[in-house]
Amino acid sequence: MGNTPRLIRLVWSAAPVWLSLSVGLTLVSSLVPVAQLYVGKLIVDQVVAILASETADFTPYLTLLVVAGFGLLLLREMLGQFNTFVNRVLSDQFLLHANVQLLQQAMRLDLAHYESSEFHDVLDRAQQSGSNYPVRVVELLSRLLGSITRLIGLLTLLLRFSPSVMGLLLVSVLPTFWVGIRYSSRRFWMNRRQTPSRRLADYFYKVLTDPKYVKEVRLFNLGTHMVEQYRTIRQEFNEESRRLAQRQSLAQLSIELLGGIGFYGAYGLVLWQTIRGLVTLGDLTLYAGAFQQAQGLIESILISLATLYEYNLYVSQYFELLDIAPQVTSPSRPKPFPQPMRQGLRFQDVYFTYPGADQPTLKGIDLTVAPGECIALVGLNGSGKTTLLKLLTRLYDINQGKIVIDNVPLQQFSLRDLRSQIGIMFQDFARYALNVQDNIGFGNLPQRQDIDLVVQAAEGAGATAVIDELEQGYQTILGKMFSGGVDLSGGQWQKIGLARAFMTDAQILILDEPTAAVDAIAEHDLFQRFRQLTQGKMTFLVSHRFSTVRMADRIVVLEQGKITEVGTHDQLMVQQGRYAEMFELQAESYLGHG
Ligand SMILES: Nc1ncnc2c1ncn2[C@@H]1O[C@H](COP(=O)(O)OP(=O)(O)OP(=O)(O)O)[C@@H](O)[C@H]1O
Repeated sequence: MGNTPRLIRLVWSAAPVWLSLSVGLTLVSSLVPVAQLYVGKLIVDQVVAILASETADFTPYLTLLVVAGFGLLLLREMLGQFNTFVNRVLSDQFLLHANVQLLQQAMRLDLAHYESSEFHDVLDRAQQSGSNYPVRVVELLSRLLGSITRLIGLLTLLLRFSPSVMGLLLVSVLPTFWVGIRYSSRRFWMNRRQTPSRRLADYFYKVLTDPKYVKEVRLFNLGTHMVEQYRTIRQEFNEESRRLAQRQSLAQLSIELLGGIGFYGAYGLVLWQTIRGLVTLGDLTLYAGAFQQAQGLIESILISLATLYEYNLYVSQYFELLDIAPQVTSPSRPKPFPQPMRQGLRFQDVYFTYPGADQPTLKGIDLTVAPGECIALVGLNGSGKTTLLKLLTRLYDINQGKIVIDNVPLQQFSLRDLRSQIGIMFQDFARYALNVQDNIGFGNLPQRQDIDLVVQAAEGAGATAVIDELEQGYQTILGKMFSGGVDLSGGQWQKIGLARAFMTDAQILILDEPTAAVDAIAEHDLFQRFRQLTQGKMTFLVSHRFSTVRMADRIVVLEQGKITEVGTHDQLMVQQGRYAEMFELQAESYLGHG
């Protein structure tokens, strides 16, 4: 139950007024049924008294009691409806708050988290739990509070009979509590155990319904196979759940019997007291009502406690995500990013190993880059080019060595400041299912409404011809996810992605395979404008196309995580090393020699 106070604080911060209203209403409305019972008893006693008298007629007192009963009924209905309304608003507001918290945390976490399957288990569980359980706990707590208040009222009435009645009451409901707790936690652990398989089933589900996979799933005939995999996993879950539910029902049935015995035992006791004239007939009706209600209430309180225990386990999964601390963080007192850079950037003996990997991906990287210089990174697949750029953007932090800008280590800048100084286009750039203006403007969020700037970036990336073809120009929704969306070809998308990188006035530009998907003419165009586009910017260019690589001031060759050659195109050709070998191979295949 340890998460309950924290959860209440969270609800309080989401909607303090609605929470107070809900608690107040619950307290008041739970006492009304107790008053109703008491009025009922007074009515019966009054009727018995009238029957024993000579007049045998409605007395003003009896009329008043009936009116009071009716008033209580109305009050109960009104309070009930108002409470339902308040709880609806409260849970909507809280759900939004809880989800925003989850998203904000997801945003703060490191890229490395997203590359670990354990993290995805935690995230999945938090999403499943976070979207439901915190609100359920709040509703349950409110119900619990109401039930306890009502029970206190009822017990006050019942104490008039005898303490043994109370004893019978407790004995008859405790087993229900025990069964509730036992099966709640079993269900929770079952669900938790199932997380990795459930994620696999969800993955098949996603592949079968995601437009990205539609083509391959059909052409390779993967559909039936994947549906079968999905069905098998889900069926196993259903089977496990059925077995648990069966055992729970049996246990529940046997303890219901106990409850019945408790009620009738106590009923017999009070009947005996009535016959002996120890209590009135009104008391007997009060007792029957109050005992049955109290029994139901205690049972429901205990079940609620068991459920609260279960829900708390789920809520703990939500907090488990919120409690993960990001490793890549801003310093508490960041240094301002140099404007402009003077000495430039330096990698000093940098080593980096991916979390969970046993070999370092980068080993002893030393490189100095002047402001405004354009560097091309060249190397075979997996040699570490993209990794180097991920370190520069602090998507990961290095394990050893230093990366400094104007002699200040990257970690001493705020993440926001550093990243706003880097314009970037990754190989696997994002394709937002939003309009063209947003797709480009996201490269510089504060200026994304400045259409002139967006058009300028599009021109730089050679994307204007693509956009001009679109019926609604910059307002056209891209992708097929939303109504009216238009999909683009791979190369066209790449031009949009490139335009996004050109949106900023950042001092550093990173282009990872900017022309991999564009046609030769577009690449040539870009080549013509490249100098002008990157003027004054420190630029990193990763490419397997040597026509693109030649645009750089210096070329850095990476092999198995180490820098093996650095120089201009001409210098490296003279050296006749790895670069010259790769360049000649590509040239040969183009020219058809060899
Ligand atoms: N997120 C990751 N977790 C673990 N290892 C990774 C991760 N990303 C890359 N690697 C490993 O690091 C090495 C370098 O990858 P990197 O993406 O930097 O290569 P690259 O030179 O950019 O390759 P390419 O030319 O194919 O883009 C590879 O061996 C790869 O397996």
